[in-house]
Amino acid sequence: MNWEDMPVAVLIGMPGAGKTRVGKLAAQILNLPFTDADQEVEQRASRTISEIVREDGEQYFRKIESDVVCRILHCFKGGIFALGGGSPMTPDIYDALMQYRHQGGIIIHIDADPEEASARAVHGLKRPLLENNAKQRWMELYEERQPVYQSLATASIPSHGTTPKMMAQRLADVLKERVVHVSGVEPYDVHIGPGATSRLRILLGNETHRVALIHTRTVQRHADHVRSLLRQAGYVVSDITIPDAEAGKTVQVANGVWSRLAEDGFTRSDAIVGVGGGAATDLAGFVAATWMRGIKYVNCPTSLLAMVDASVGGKTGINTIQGKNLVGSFYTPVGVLADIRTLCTLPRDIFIEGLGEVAKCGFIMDQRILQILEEQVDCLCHFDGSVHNDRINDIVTELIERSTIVKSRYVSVDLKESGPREFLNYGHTLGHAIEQIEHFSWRHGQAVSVGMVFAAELSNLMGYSDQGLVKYHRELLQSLGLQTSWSGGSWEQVLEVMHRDKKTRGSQLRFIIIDRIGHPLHLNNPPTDAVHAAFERIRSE
Ligand SMILES: NC(=O)c1ccc[n+]([C@@H]2O[C@H](COP(=O)([O-])OP(=O)(O)OC[C@H]3O[C@@H](n4cnc5c(N)ncnc54)[C@H](O)[C@@H]3O)[C@@H](O)[C@H]2O)c1
Ligand SMILES: O=C(O)C(=O)C[C@@H](O)[C@H](O)[C@H](O)COP(=O)(O)O
Repeated sequence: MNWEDMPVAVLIGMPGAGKTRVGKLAAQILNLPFTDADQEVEQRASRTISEIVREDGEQYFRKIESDVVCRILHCFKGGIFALGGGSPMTPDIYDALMQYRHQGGIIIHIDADPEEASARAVHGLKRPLLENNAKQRWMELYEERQPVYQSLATASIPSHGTTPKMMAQRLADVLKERVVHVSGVEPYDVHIGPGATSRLRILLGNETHRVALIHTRTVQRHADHVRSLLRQAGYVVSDITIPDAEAGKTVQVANGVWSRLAEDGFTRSDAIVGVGGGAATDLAGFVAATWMRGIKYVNCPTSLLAMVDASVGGKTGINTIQGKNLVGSFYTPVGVLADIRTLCTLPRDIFIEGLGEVAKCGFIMDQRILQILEEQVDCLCHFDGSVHNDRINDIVTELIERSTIVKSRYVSVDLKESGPREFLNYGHTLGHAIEQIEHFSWRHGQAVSVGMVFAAELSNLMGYSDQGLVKYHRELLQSLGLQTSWSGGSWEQVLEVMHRDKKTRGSQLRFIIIDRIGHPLHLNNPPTDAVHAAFERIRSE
C-alpha cells in the first residue's frame, strides 16, 4: 500500500455509534474528504444494503463490501473513511486494516455506549442484520465485535456523555497529533497533541484490570480527566496523590505507593499511569519499574519540561540525601501521551524553566530549535497558557516534537547510557549540583541553564570553542528568562557533589561539552584548574 494514497483515518465501531456523523463533522473541521463504506457499497450495487442482503444474502453483501473497503483503503488519499459495523469481522478486511495500521494508518474506534448506541441503532433504521429482536441482537454483536475493534484500533473515542460535535472535535485533535517513535528493544511512541490521552485504553489493553493513577494535587484537573477516561474504559482506578515536585521523588513516597499497590491488589498484569511534571513521572516510572520487578506504565506529562524530556527515555528514579536521581532504573513506558492542553494551567515560570531543556536539545543536536527560540522569544516569554491560540499551539508543539526527536535519537541507540545518551546530560553535571546544594529551591531547568553556560566556558577554557559560543549561550538563555549565573554554594561543595554525578568514573570527572552547535563531545577528566576556572566564570556576572 502506498502511504501517500491512504486515508488519514479509518473509523470503526458498532452500528449506531455515530461513525458517519462524527466522521463527516471531523472532515469538515479539518477540511478533508469523507466517505462511508455502506454508501459506497450501495452505490456500486445500485441497491440499498437491506435489498442486497434480502435478495442475495449476507455473504454476497460481505463480498461486495470487502472489495469496496479494500479498494478504498488503497486509494482514498487523505480522507476520513467510516466502515460499516461488521466490516472488520470479514477476514480480508481485517487483514487489510492490519496492513494499513502497520504502515502508519490511524484506526479510530468510536466506542459506543451500549445503551445509547443500541437504542439509536434499533430506532428507525434499515440495518438488516438487526432485524428480529434488534436490541438483543445488537448486544450479541457488541460482545463479539468489541475485542476485534480493540485489537485493530490505534485510538478510541468513547461516545458516553458526549455529543457528535464534541466527538468530532476529539477526532480532529487526534488527527492533528504529532507522533515521535522511540525505537530500541522496547519501542514505543510519544503522542503530542490535544487528543493524546485518547490512546490510553489502547496502550493499557484488555489484560490490565487495575490502574494506579499517580499525580500531584497541582494537576488535579488533568488527573480527573484521565481518571474519567480510565473508568469509562472499564479499569478499576486507584487514585494516588503524591507530594509536589522533588518532595515526591523520595524513597518514603515510593514506599507509600508500594503499600497502596499491595493493599489494592495490584498484580503483574496491572498498570501505572503517571500524570504531572517530570518529578511525578520520574516517581511513577520508578514505582512501575520496581513493583513486582516491573509492570506496565504510561506517562502523561503536564509540564513543558516533562513533555520534552522527563517523560521520554525510560530514566526513572528518586533522589537521596546525597544527590539527585541517585537511585533508579532504565525502564521504558509503553507510551507517552503529551496532551498539550494541560499546559493551560502551567505557571509561566515553570514553562520558562522547561525551555532550558528545549535549548539543550538545540545546542546538542537541532539548530532549528535555537532559531525558533530566537524568533519566538517574545511569544514564549509571555506564555500565559493559551495553547488554544493556534500560533502559540503550533510553536510549542513544534518545539516539543523537535526536542522529543532529539531525545529519541539518543535513547533509541543507547537506552542504558553507555555513551551517546550522555550527550543529553549537557549542562547537568553542575545543574544537578546546584539543585542539590540549593535544596531544590532552584528548578531543574534553571539549574541546567547555568550548567550549560558552565559547560560552554569549560569548552572554551579547554580550547574546543571560542568565547562567541559562550556569549551565544548567555544571550539566548537570558533572553528566554533563564538563569546564567549562580552565586550559592562553594567550590568545595560543588566538587564533592559533582563527584557523585553518574558520568563520573572512579575519581575522574566527566563532562559533556560542545565545540560548535550540534556537535557534543565527551570531556574526560579535565584538569581541576580548568573546571574551577569555568566555575568562577559562572559566578562573576
Ligand atoms: N527522567 C528523565 O529523563 C528526566 C529528564 C529531565 C528532567 N527530569 C526530572 O524532572 C523534574 C523536573 O520536571 P518539571 O520541571 O516538570 O518539574 P516538576 O515535576 O517539579 O513540576 C514543576 C511544577 O509544576 C507543576 N505542574 C506540572 N504540570 C502542571 C500543570 N499542567 N499545571 C500546573 N502546574 C503544573 C508541578 O506540580 C510542580 O509544582 C526533575 O526532577 C528532573 O530531575 C527527568
Ligand atoms: O535522558 C537522559 O539521559 C538525560 O540525561 C536527560 C536529562 O535532561 C535529565 O535531567 C535526566 O534525568 C538526568 O539524568 P541523570 O542520569 O543525570 O540523573
